[in-house]
Amino acid sequence: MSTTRKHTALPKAQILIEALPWLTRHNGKTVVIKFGGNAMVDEELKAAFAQDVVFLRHAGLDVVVVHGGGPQISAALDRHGIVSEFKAGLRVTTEDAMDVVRMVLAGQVQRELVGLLNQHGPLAVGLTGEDAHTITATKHQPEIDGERVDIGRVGEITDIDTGAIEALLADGRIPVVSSIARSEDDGHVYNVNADTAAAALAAALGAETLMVLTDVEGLYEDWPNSDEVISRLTASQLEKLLPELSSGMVPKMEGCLHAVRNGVNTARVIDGRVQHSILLEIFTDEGIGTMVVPDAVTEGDAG
Ligand SMILES: Nc1ncnc2c1ncn2[C@@H]1O[C@H](COP(=O)(O)OP(=O)(O)O)[C@@H](O)[C@H]1O
Ligand SMILES: CC(=O)N[C@@H](CCC(=O)OP(=O)(O)O)C(=O)O
Repeated sequence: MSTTRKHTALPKAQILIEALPWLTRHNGKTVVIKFGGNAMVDEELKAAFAQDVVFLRHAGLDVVVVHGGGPQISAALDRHGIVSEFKAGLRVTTEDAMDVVRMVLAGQVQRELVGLLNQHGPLAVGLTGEDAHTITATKHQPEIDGERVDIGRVGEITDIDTGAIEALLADGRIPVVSSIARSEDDGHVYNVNADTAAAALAAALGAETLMVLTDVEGLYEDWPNSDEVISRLTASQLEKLLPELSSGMVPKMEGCLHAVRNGVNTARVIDGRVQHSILLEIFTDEGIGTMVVPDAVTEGDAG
């Protein structure tokens, strides 16, 4: 009986031991994980996301979660009868809309993720960029067709203070950050795209990895005509591609470029609809999605 039991358990031991080189490589490193609103499609996926994050924490990584909530904000604005539109990939955010954005991100989405993570122990602490000056911004005025456009209370990040996040990490916690910034100019707050916030935090923290979970397999080479995913590209290759990208991919890939140009070893866009995509990406050979690496890195250095 006991011999059979040992035998049947062997594949499990093999799976665990397969992760050893990755555990060694990532131990003590910081990973920033951005969980996009579009990837939060069902309860099971959200619970699996929380399990993966807690697993990484227990595997010795410092994990910071930055979350989005675009679809959830749009639904709440609808309910409040506030019309919203996107310009240059960013939500035009009036003062009234800003109240709703803050309520949904900090009061709803962040609370839900913190709750899911804390089912596994006293780990997650939620904050927004307002807390302890974590994210400071000034008014962002994107250029559209050569002209500066006013899109309301949308912020451009001017400063990151990693103090609060680092203190939480040192205390063994998992910071869960909502992409709202304090204003450098007035007493109000700004709406910041969550990909941009995650990338800025990853760079400021000197993270090893930025991982962006979304609702597609990665960066498609010729979207929407084909579903061929670009599995790996350098910062320079990505820079050339940027002008051709559209909609939600723009802040994501700009964020990945910013991260790898500012000390982050790899920035990855992966499919958040795949259960346990984070573990697949970090601990196995079967890396999924798109990986961006700095220019100097040659094949085999990152991963
Ligand atoms: N080249 C591309 N490859 C993949 N997706 C793309 C591309 N260009 C645009 N997209 C769009 O970007 C979307 C992801 O961005 P977004 O909707 O902002 O997601 P999230 O809520 O995860 O931030 C995809 O669902 C797809 O519609
Ligand atoms: C300025 C701006 O566009 N902010 C975003 C913030 C949330 C976000 O980025 O959510 P996803 O990651 O789910 O897209 C918004 O209002 O939708």
